[in-house]
Amino acid sequence: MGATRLRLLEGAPTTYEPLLSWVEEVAELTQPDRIHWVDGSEAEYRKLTDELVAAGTLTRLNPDLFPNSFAAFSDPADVARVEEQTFICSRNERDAGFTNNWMEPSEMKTKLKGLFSGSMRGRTMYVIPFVMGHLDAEDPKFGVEISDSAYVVASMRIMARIGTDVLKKIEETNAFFVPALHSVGAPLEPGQADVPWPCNPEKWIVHFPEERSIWSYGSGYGGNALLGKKCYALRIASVMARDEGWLAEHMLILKLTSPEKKVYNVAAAFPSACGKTNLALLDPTIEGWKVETLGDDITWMRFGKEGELRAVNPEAGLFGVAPGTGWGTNPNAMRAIAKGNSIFTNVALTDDGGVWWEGMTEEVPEHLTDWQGNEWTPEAGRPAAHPNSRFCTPIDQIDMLAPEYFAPNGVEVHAILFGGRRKTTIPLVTQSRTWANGIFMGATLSSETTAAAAGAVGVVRRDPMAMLPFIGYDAGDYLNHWVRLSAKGNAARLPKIFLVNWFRRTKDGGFAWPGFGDNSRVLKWAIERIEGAADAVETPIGFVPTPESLDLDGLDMTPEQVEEAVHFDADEWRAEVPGLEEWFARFGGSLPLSLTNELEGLKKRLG
Ligand SMILES: Nc1nc2c(ncn2[C@@H]2O[C@H](COP(=O)(O)OP(=O)(O)OP(=O)(O)O)[C@@H](O)[C@H]2O)c(=O)[nH]1
Ligand SMILES: O=C([O-])CC(=O)C(=O)O
Ligand SMILES: [Mn+2]
Repeated sequence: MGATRLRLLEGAPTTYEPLLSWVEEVAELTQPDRIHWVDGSEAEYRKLTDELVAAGTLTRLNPDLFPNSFAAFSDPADVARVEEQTFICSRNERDAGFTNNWMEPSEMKTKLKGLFSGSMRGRTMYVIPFVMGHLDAEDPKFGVEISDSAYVVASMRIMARIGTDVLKKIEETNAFFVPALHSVGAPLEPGQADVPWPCNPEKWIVHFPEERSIWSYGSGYGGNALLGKKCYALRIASVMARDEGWLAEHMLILKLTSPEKKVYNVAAAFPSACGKTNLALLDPTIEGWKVETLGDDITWMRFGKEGELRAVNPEAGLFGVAPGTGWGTNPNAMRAIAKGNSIFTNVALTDDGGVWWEGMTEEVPEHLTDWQGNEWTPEAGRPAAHPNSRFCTPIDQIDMLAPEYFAPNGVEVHAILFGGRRKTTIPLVTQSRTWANGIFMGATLSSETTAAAAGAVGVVRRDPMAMLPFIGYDAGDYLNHWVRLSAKGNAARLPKIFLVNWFRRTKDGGFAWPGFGDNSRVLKWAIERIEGAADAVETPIGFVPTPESLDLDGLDMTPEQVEEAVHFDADEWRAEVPGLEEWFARFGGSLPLSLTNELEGLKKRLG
């Protein structure tokens, strides 16, 4: 270590110069009181969580109910991703595209340096080496997050592989790592008391795609602060994927085994809070079909040696939406959570030291402490848990985890579903006519906004491949990348593409389809379509099921009710076309020609 090295770096567990000099630079800028190099051990986790309990950030749950588990309550103004304050600072504005906020990189750096200057005063600066995907992958994707939040360290330990082994491998292989800098933006002056959830009203979630770096300021929450997740594994990784010839997608991935013991892996892209975790942990309601989980939020895909599309889940944990996750709807998630080792954020507390949220149990507790610390009874007239409250749980606690989750080369993908939350228009399931038509379905995906991002809820917006807030470059270039890359795959082995909608409503306003475990009936239909076994009606948008072609065994629905879920409505689709045209117009010249052709074809077929 050089003689001029900052005193704070004494005892650093590494001699890796690129890392040391970055850590030093950040320490000089942010002026923390001390530096802690995260080793990822259990002892360290115990110490950190003890400290967080003492600080009031975490509440230890009753170990008889949830062993080694904690609840955190955020600042009420720091409860979701902040898309308005999320930036892609490519050198040229054109490369950020119309779906991203952009600022000139050096201007942004100047602004951020001002904000980060002294931002860790009075705090510990944690250095978290992490890898997204497997440590023994052919080309492991490393990152180092620097954060002044111990809650972030504890959560990152659940969500990614972190610590000493990762650091060693970075050094040994002279590896590139994504520098991911995070500060809650709440320095402490000498003698100043801390608050349980420090954050700053001003928030900036910034990505420099050419440099492959991340700067996140002001928030301690989820996708804003756990930088391995959306910031790296989607926004920065999508840029790496463009340059290196693969795909970084907002998809779950599940392994489906038929009664004949044939295996099909299904990937599915749904926007935030639209059912990925639930589908990934699905308990089939049909005989003989088995689902195992591979991933619930992010899927990295590349073509294998035979031109087959292969997928891995780069994450190590679940950061799942709590409300709606219950023993009735998602018992597999509940079993994983019940094993403990979890951090809950913005859920309600039961009087016996457990957690509760809307939809967890059918019976509503008579008394709770709500996510803001207030007394709560069923008469309160407000939810007890925040709508975007989350459970953070190690993925290997899922009993139904597929063994292939641990395979560095992943699994072959046989089907891709695109889905959104639409009250009308989009049938339960539609098989695309062709691969290009399937990409069109993804490119025009639409969904009502949810509580997963700050802002209005329930507004329909286009969300290409469920990646609208996560594409790290120009959205037209992104769609072109899909088109060009897939042309390199083995055409016969390309996955079949389907559009799904679990959220269609009946005239009475209820869900037209029971969803959850019964979505296995849709998976079965999709597989039978691939095998040429199930019937379908050809419509202008693709193939939809005949009511008889869906396995409805044991389902309490009349044929009319099924029809309401699966039917194609020409009038609704004609009304959809202007929105599609408007959407495509926003791409300017960067939209792939094949997609323009798809829209023209659809218009012709609709008449
Ligand atoms: N009606 C209905 N609701 C569903 C279904 N699947 C999921 N949901 C609800 O949708 C909400 C979000 O579901 P998740 O599975 O957590 O969504 P996600 O896509 O994993 O969300 P992120 O983690 O934010 O990306 C929860 O409240 C679920 O209960 C379904 O099939 N039908
Ligand atoms: O990123 C987050 O905060 C949570 C999440 O998974 C999403 O919004 O899709
Ligand atoms: Mn999820």
